[in-house]
Amino acid sequence: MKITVLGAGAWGTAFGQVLADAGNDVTMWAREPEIVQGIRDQHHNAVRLPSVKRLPENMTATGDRAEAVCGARIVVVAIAAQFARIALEPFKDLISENAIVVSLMKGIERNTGKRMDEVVREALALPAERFAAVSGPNLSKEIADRQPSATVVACEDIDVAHTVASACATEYFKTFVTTDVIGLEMCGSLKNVVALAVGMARGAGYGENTAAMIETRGLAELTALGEAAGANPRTFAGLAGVGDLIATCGSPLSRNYTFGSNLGKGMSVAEATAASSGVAEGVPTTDAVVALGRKFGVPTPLACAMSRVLDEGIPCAQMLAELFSADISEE
Ligand SMILES: NC(=O)C1=CN([C@@H]2O[C@H](COP(=O)(O)OP(=O)(O)OC[C@H]3O[C@@H](n4cnc5c(N)ncnc54)[C@H](OP(=O)(O)O)[C@@H]3O)[C@@H](O)[C@H]2O)C=CC1
Ligand SMILES: O=C(CO)COP(=O)(O)O
Repeated sequence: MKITVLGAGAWGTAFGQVLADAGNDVTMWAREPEIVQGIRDQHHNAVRLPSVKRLPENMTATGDRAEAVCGARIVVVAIAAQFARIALEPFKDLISENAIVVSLMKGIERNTGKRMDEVVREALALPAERFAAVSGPNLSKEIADRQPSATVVACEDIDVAHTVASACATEYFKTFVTTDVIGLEMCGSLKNVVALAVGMARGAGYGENTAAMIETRGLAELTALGEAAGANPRTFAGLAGVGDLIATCGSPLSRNYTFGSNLGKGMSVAEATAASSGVAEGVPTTDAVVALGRKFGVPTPLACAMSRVLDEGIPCAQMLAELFSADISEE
């Protein structure tokens, strides 16, 4: 089937290759003519995914919105989360009314506190049964190398989740399904804040114990916030939760981890932003998580501490100290 991917960033392009490997005809939409021309004519995305020397033959690209989505049964959105709403609005009347829209994005919209399922559905006036989210331990470069990996597809309609999961299943890319859209969205977005903190601790020179402490407390924080938002707590123990936390917090391939690591080594936020190879979604999402915590009455010490790092420049030792209150409490 024809599947269109909006956004030819690192993950959009790697996921496009997964879809092509699964036998679909894939059209990438990108705004830069250089990227469009590279994918269409040379089967290469030199800007965002240079490690793949030749993308599959059944993968092409266009910069024309109407041409991109015409006839697409599935439209995948892989745009930096803070720009998803504005980028999607021009597609509202172009996407077929039977098409399923799938989000790969992991972030919370900063000025509204909305998850990407909410943003995408609002921007495209989409009913719940036509929206799916894909999230898991999916570092794009490893999947572009076709290393064995797995992900989770969430849709309120489990049959639609199965349709999407079948469309992107390959020998190296295993897919699972769930109806817990909120849980999947919260896992993917909030683990980026944890990865910033772990990266910062690593960059500052701390070892395994410190990393494990931040990851475990971070998991407790994102599970509590997710549950308050309506998620199934079991989702947080799965691939999209603890699985993604392990991958993202343990790899320099993660932009969030690397951003944090650069802060830990002494870079300013502006310097770490300039050094980043792609969007570090945890940066704008951190304040949104703090606001969600306030809204739901859930303590978010990790997000609050990272917010002070990003907004006030507090050092790593202070960030770590702020994870815990002075009192001893039950775990
Ligand atoms: N990389 C990874 O390993 C994974 C990433 N994700 C998530 O997927 C999403 C995309 O990530 P990824 O592809 O890696 O990010 P990149 O930083 O590589 O690319 C970001 C994409 O967003 C596009 N974009 C930014 N602003 C706009 C705009 N105003 N209008 C249209 N397009 C815009 C960029 O286009 P342009 O090139 O023109 O700037 C680019 O295609 C993120 O939410 C990320 O968290 C999820 C799983 C894995
Ligand atoms: O979400 C990811 C892996 O699952 C990618 O993480 P980064 O966005 O930090 O690179």
